[in-house]
Amino acid sequence: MIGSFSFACFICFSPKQTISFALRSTMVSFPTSSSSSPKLLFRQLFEKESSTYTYLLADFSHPDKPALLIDPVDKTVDRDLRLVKELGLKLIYAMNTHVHADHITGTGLIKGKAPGVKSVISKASGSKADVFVEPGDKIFFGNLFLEVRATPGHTLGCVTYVTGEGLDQPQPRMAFTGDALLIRGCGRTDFQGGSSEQLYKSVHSQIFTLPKDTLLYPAHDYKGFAVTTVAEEMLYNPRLTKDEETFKSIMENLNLPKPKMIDVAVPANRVCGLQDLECKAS
Ligand SMILES: N[C@@H](CCC(=O)N[C@@H](CSS)C(=O)NCC(=O)O)C(=O)O
Repeated sequence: MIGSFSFACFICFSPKQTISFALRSTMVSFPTSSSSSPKLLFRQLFEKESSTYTYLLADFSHPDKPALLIDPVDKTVDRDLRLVKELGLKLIYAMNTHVHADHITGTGLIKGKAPGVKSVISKASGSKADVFVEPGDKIFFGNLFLEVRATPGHTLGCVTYVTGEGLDQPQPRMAFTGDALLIRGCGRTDFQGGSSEQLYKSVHSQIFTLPKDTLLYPAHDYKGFAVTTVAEEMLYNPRLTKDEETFKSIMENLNLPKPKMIDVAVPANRVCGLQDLECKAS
């Protein structure tokens, strides 16, 4: 099991000549000359009890340093907000990829501790939030943006957030896949409106069609991995490389125990993690 940690990078991108180096398993490009192009600040953060990854992204070259958190966990909200403060960022969104069944989201707590932050979830999730996103929507933070792609199957309302396309956006692209695609795996499809058929189709049409070098960041990892790519998963994912019928049979025979917190987490996460309080708009 990995302990709580974060690792980080700045990703600069511009049409100018770039140099590359390896950061763990991630290739990151830096321009060789200074530039006023948007600069992505990126942190991958870990919550060890549920093996959940939270992601912090910010436009560090914008005067306000606007930032967002993807899939924050209630237990690590104070750590995450401390980091946001230390880095001088202005947190504007606390987003979920879906209604989690194994932990309580930190979005409600964040709204209480950092007024002005807006919670975000897909409209299809049927949950409360300040902002409801749909496939094709763009979520701007400064001059950077995330695109919303529908990746149902683990739950009906699962979405993947993908960094924008274009020379003024991070290269390679990055996709935050929630529980749709895990590294060498995928989310289970046996509860919360899950469907192996939907998962297979949505991953193949919405994730595997991204450029092959797109970096894939899941909401969980149970084996010590941090990041993968479209190319890697299309070659080595032991479930999603199979034909659809074999995939369905694999998913029907996973026989995983129910997540320990499911009965508490799902109702709480439908109201931003605050089961007894309204998730009020700011
Ligand atoms: N043991 C954990 C739950 C583990 C689990 O079911 N993980 C989910 C994602 S969180 S709902 C999953 O989809 N796993 C797929 C797999 O192949 O492991 C707990 O009790 O919380």
